[in-house]
Amino acid sequence: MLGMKFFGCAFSAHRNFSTKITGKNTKWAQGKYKSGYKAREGEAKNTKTRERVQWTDQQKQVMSAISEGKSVFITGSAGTGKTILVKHIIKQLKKRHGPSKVFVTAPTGVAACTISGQTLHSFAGNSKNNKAYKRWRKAEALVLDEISMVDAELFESLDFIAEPLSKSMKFGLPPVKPQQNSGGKQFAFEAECWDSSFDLQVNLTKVFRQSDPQLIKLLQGIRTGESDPEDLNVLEQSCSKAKPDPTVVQLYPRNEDVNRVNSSRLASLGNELVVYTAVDSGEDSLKRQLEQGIAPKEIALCKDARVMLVKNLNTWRGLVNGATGTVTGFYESKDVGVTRICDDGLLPVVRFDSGLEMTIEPIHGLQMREIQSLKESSYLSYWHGLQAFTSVRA
Ligand SMILES: Nc1ncnc2c1ncn2[C@@H]1O[C@H](COP(=O)(O)OP(=O)(O)OP(=O)(O)O)[C@@H](O)[C@H]1O
Repeated sequence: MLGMKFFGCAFSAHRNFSTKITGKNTKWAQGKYKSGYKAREGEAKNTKTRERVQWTDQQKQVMSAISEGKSVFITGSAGTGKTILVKHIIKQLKKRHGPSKVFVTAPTGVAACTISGQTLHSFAGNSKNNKAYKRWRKAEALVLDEISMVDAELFESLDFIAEPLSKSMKFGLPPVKPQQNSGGKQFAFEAECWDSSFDLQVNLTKVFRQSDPQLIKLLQGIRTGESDPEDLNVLEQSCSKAKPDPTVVQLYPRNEDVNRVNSSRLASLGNELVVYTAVDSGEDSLKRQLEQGIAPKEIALCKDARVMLVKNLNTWRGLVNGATGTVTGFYESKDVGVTRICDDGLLPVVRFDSGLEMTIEPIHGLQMREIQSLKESSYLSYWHGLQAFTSVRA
């Protein structure tokens, strides 16, 4: 980003790549990483497994650049270790600067949740707002994940904001609108300031997740939009010819399609619908995040509807995010609070595929949508209409 270097590092995938970005201001970074960090470069803890990871030379190169205060863009195909590297770097950055000076962002709420961050707009501000200005001033490092979802115009705005950062400066970000291009440019990678924004761009090449070379080649071809017809043929041959099991989850790329399929399947059940409407409370910024999250504002359920939990309720009992089940009926709740989310005062009873049957109560928890205990999933579609449970917030 021109002179600003506000973006410390950037992990990314591009168009067909996915992106992650993490940043550090060169000016601020210089000299700050000299001790401690480098000594641990070659051997870092995998936060998930608590096992030691032997970083590749490329991963070490990224860590080293970050430690020198460089802005870095990281990309790479599936399973090349982008996420684990980003998480490690975030940890190191927070250790170095303190958690309040490292901002971890992603263009959408769902993507932000994945990295325990915030949306890019909630960090950068979408209006002329003093709080956003203070965040920019305070930031020592900015991590932007899934940069492929950021368009050229937005990227250029970020560059514009970050570059001068003068005290009197006013700024506001445009909304994320991938269809609106900056001079016909669609992706951040096409922004004029792209190359000058990063001191280092790394394409991680060692794939850890898959070992079958043909599968790796196939996945990489799909990612870059340059699939080898022979690979696609293999994929085609691998498709099952059997009639699809209607209870199997179906994936759709757009919410629009999911909603269409869900509605038609729900209608085909012919049972009376019970509607739940979310009640959100709390800070406005958090409420705005809810609008972008996976929990819908409204959900309709009926007996026999297939549903899915979208939040861990009780891991010990297998009630985890993704657990599926079927609505077997509704329980008339004595809790008057339930009428806030459902006029009929009914709570759904669900038999999970594990056999466990239970009433789903509204859940209260920070940053979650008060529900409505159930909600429609954004990307999954099920037999009989896909509904998913969601959690709730007080
Ligand atoms: N240097 C390494 N040594 C051993 N395992 C590694 C290393 N780097 C990453 N891995 C492992 O490879 C797997 C894939 O890593 P990761 O999820 O970070 O990839 P990714 O590039 O983010 O994938 P995707 O783009 O699909 O999200 C993980 O199990 C991770 O622990």
